[in-house]
Amino acid sequence: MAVYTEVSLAQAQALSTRLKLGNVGSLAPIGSGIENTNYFLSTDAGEWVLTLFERLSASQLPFYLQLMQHLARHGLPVPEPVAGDDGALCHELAGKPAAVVNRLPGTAVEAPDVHHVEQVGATLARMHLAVADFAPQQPNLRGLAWWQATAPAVRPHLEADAGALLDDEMVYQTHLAQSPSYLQLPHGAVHADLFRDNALFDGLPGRERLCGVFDFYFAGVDSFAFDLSVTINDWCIDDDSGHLDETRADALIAGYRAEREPTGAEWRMLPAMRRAAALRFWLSRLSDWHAPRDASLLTPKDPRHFERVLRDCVANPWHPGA
Ligand SMILES: Nc1ncnc2c1ncn2[C@@H]1O[C@H](COP(=O)(O)OP(=O)(O)O)[C@@H](O)[C@H]1O
Ligand SMILES: N[C@@H](CCOP(=O)(O)O)C(=O)O
Repeated sequence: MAVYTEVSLAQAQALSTRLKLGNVGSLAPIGSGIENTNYFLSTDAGEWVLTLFERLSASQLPFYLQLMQHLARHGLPVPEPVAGDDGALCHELAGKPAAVVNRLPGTAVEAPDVHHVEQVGATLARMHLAVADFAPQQPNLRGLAWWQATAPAVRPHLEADAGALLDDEMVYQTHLAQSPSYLQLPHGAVHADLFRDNALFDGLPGRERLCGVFDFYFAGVDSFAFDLSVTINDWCIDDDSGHLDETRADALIAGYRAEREPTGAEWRMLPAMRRAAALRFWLSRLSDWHAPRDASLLTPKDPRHFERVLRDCVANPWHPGA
């Protein structure tokens, strides 16, 4: 259940009035999601999602909300935050920072096929192109510095073989981050968490269209190759084994290339970036599992999945088209 802060109809109405969205017809808690309090909000002006941020502070939010606004205004299927009279996208409700975004249609796809992942690749590429003129800067707060701070905290909880894998990968990624090839990678504001549960599809079975990408609250400036790798590592993995499904991965890459051609450095670095992406989510899941930020607010996900994915990335580096 993802309602940590109760919002009354009167509170929602006050915010709706402030944002000129008219009378509130209904306010319904959203039962999925793990980070924030979310409500579906229906007003005279339309259908919205009201989010109260439980972890992020008001100072961190403008970057995420401005990125969503930027992408939506560039024609991407991204929810656009509603601005107040002063232009601010972040508001305050029940003592928490809050945002109201338009509600997107569709449902999440748990078992994607090539038809889904091709669209995901194309949309991701369009997002990478669209941030060329996005000025705000905020680093990926789940990047190398965070891995270096987190690895020692979770290390004591690991069995010997998992501990050795973590040690080796930290050494590898630390060196990699200083390599000329890494430094050549194109960077920009990226989603950095485009998992299956953060995208919505609409339409008849077999002909669904990707109509929504949301949950930008792990976004930050990082390499496009890292973002692509995060996406491949969720959409194109066999959940039972942690192995890459190359048919889906080829389709995702084909969709991506239809919109944006990766540079030579991006092609070369993709195997290493897939390792980085697997490490990032292995570490965050380990951290949530063993050293929760706030146990009462979090439903931890299984870290062993990304340990398996990382092992597979190391043992079977995948070069698209090879
Ligand atoms: N703009 C939106 N349009 C439609 N549904 C949304 C939108 N934003 C969030 N949701 C719904 O709310 C759920 C929780 O959102 P999410 O951002 O994943 O929460 P959390 O950040 O707490 O993990 C999603 O699974 C989705 O069903
Ligand atoms: N995608 C991450 C968890 C991020 O949480 P979200 O529900 O806000 O997307 C993972 O699977 O570990």
